[in-house]
Amino acid sequence: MIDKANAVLLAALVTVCALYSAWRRHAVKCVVPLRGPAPSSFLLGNSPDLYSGPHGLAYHHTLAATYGRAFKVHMLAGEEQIYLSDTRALHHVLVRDTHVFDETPAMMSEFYYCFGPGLISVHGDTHKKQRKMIQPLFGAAHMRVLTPTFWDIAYQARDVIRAKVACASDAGKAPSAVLDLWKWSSRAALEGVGVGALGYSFDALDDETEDNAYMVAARELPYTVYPLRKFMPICVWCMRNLPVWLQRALARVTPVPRVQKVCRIVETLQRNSEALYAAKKAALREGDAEVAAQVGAGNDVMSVLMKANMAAAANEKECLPDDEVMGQMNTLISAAHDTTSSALAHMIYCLAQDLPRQRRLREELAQARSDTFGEFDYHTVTTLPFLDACYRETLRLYAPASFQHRTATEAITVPLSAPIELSNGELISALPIAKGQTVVVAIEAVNRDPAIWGPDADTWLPERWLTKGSPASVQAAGVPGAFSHTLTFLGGNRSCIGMKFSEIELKTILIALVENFEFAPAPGQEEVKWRLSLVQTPAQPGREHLDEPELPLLVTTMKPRSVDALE
Ligand code: HEM
Repeated sequence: MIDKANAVLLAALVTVCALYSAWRRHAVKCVVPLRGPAPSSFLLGNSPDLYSGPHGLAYHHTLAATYGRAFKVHMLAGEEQIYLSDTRALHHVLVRDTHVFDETPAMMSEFYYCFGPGLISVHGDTHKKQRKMIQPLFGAAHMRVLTPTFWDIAYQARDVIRAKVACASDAGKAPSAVLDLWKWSSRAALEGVGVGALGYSFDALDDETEDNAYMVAARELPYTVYPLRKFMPICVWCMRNLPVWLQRALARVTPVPRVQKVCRIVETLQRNSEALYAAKKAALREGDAEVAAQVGAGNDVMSVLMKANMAAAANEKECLPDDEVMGQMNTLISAAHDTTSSALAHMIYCLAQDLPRQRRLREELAQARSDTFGEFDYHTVTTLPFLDACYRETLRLYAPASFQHRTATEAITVPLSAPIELSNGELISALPIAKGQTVVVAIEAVNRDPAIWGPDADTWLPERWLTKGSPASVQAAGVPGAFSHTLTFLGGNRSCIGMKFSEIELKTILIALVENFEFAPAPGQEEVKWRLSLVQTPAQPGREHLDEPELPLLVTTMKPRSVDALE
């Protein structure tokens, strides 16, 4: 065992070595003189601005508008990355040349440290094998089975909000109150992934129950870990060069409160996932009746995966080891929770800003209720046209994850859709990328490119999805994305596996809320700032520096229009 003083000394030494080594080994430069912003910090390059919570989003928008679809940005210790929104080049990065472009070592290390060997933190054959086993569980057939589960969660969200509004309203007046809709979006999203993916209830929509440690850890991880990203190369160096026991010991004694907090969160997630995994395994051994008695009635993704895995136990090629199955639990909580919270909060926020469209959506739902005489099934949830238009438009304009990274494992040249001008005035129509160079996949820049989406690309306009067929510019762009010509769920072999899951979850919750409440800006708190984090999160002006997001909105309970809206 090392004592605390020595460990701190060792941590300082390792940091210096890591920085020096990063400087020497990781300072990858662009092959050609790309244009781009000057570094804002000698040591950190542009990363303080690129990762800034309060002004990061605006900075990204300005960069894309100023430097076009391929330019360089400076990172820690002189590294140069390529910021890319050219769709032809991105097709190569995400789809065609995936044997060259891998997840960046920095992200993989972060994910591996936090979640273990789940889908998001493994690569190569392990990733292929995991994806083959897990993908079918997120397909339309299984989402049909899970639709009633999502309705339960949607109604729980409706009930808790209704109770909160009633409690805060003045007697004799219409039930109306200012509520923090981030809190309820985040809790509904957590309960969705808990019950639908893990077969576990966080009791996140039960306001009477005290928050349990598992729920708090899942909620706090994304925004606690994000500000550390600009120092990620140091962590990568440690992960590559030090044994795991020393990494853990160093992390625990690093005198940075945020690092300490991340350690505690990760330990809590791991402890609880292990207990949940053990309980599920025991239930599976007991047989179907025991599984059906659990939360989610055995329909949740993990139960189905574990059952298939146990059945395939004899065949090593078809079966995942325990640590990889367990790795999926933390991966799913994290990948699903913050992204879905951000999307749901943004959808409610957009509707609150636009009462006419909110009313139009409510009309569509009322009409559909009277046409279908009851609860909407999977087909209805996925095909209501205006609901679908609002969903697509929100995810286009406000992609929860604004950008991702890929790193070239060998030197490669990718073609560009249109020539770009280098800083020396030369034009190039193919972009050389150095071995080890990281590409910033500029999701938001593609989703908002005026050359693709038109001059109103920055406007929330659900109607753009109601016309038959996409505009010629959208078709011609060839966006290599899995969802509606956007990069919101990325594309290729590492695109989001939970795309359909999030669609059903988000739409059912939105239906239950819009049928029962009117949302409007909160008086005196009309302005909301959206910040950059692992996903976009809302804050009140002047409070952007606070970790915890907040979205105050005025919520008015509507008189029920039909028996169905009452359930
Ligand atoms: C609006 C909601 C969501 C958005 C915008 C979103 C977006 C994304 C993006 C951009 C990626 C690629 C990450 C990368 O390459 O590093 C991704 C991957 C992933 N997502 Fe989602 N996601 C959402 C919801 C969900 C849900 C609900 C689940 C599961 C229940 C999920 C599970 C995953 C997993 C497991 C991966 C890793 C896939 C792989 O590496 O093969 N996501 N997601």
